[in-house]
Amino acid sequence: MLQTTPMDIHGRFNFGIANSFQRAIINNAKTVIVEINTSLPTCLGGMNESVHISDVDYVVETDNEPIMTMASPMITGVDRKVARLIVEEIRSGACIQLGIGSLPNAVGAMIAQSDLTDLGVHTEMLADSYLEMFEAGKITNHKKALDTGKFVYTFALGSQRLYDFIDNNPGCASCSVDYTNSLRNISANDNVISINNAIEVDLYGQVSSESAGYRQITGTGGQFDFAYGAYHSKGGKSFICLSSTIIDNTGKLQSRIRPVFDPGSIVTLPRTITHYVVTEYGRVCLKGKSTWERAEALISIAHPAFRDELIKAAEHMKIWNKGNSENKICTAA
Ligand SMILES: CC(=O)SCCNC(=O)CCNC(=O)[C@H](O)C(C)(C)COP(=O)(O)OP(=O)(O)OC[C@H]1O[C@@H](n2cnc3c(N)ncnc32)[C@H](O)[C@@H]1OP(=O)(O)O
Repeated sequence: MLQTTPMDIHGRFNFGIANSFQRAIINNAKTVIVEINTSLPTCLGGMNESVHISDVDYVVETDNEPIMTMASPMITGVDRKVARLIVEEIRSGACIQLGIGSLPNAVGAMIAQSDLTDLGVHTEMLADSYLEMFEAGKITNHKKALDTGKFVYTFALGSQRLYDFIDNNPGCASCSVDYTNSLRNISANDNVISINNAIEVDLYGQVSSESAGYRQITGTGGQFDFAYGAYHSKGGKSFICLSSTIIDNTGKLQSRIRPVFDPGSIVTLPRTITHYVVTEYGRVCLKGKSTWERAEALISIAHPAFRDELIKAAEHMKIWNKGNSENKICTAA
């Protein structure tokens, strides 16, 4: 059973803000029921953004509840420091993907106030920060090689203002997730910039973004797809961002850059595709670095209170050698 807009004059029901895997569900369902909601925007395609009445078994009319909105996450001072380090690396004409969380949002707000121009959008989630960048004149989508002139997304989550923007907007293309998240499509655009949050990063450069030990926090989402896609894009860069520390549930300060993950922590990005990692203490590029160079780079952006113990751990792990030097660890914040 799927929520859709009322049927249009061509006999099609539009999926509104969530295209994602609706077509795949229909292809596999024994019975297809559409629940009409007149509050849904009509999100033009794209690809697979609607179902024809010939594929529908039942139509249900309901009270047309307002659709779910999500307030933009609060941007902190740490978010701003991290965002500044990322925005410095973006060039005009880049194609942007922002992940979920407050840090990617801070990047959007900073881009809106930057000198960048002619940016493009190919993303999984469309959020209010894209609207902010568009209204500031930063997004034209003209430099994209694929879907030139269009915002490409698979679902939108944000304010009613965002939903009004995408409603019947031919400049926006709603596509199923197998299109937006395909490696080939992401990397078809040059200069892809992918910005996503993480829970923790280990000294090998592996990124964990889904669980903390056995505590499941979230899902994989499009993080792997976009980080890998950016890696394959000519001029592309992927950024994993996180605050250097977190206060745990006992009130203790913990480093989010750790020697190794706790058992149960899920590796979202293998070290082979982790490109840039950014905290409020700096930005490091891990691409092409050796194991001990990665450890050194990551320790250089850890919170200063944890650097000594991270160096000791790296020595124990045999990824700290004569080439590494405490003197090279700089404090950027
Ligand atoms: C929809 C899409 O897929 S867009 C494409 C990208 N997709 C992804 O990146 C998917 C995976 N990523 C995510 O879901 C998010 O980016 C996250 C969860 C990693 C970060 O999002 P944020 O909103 O910044 O998370 P936040 O800092 O509030 O942390 C979320 C929870 O994890 C906990 N947490 C974060 N880091 C740690 C840590 N190192 N140890 C223990 N717990 C932690 C926080 O305490 C918080 O717990 P709470 O929900 O009980 O308050």
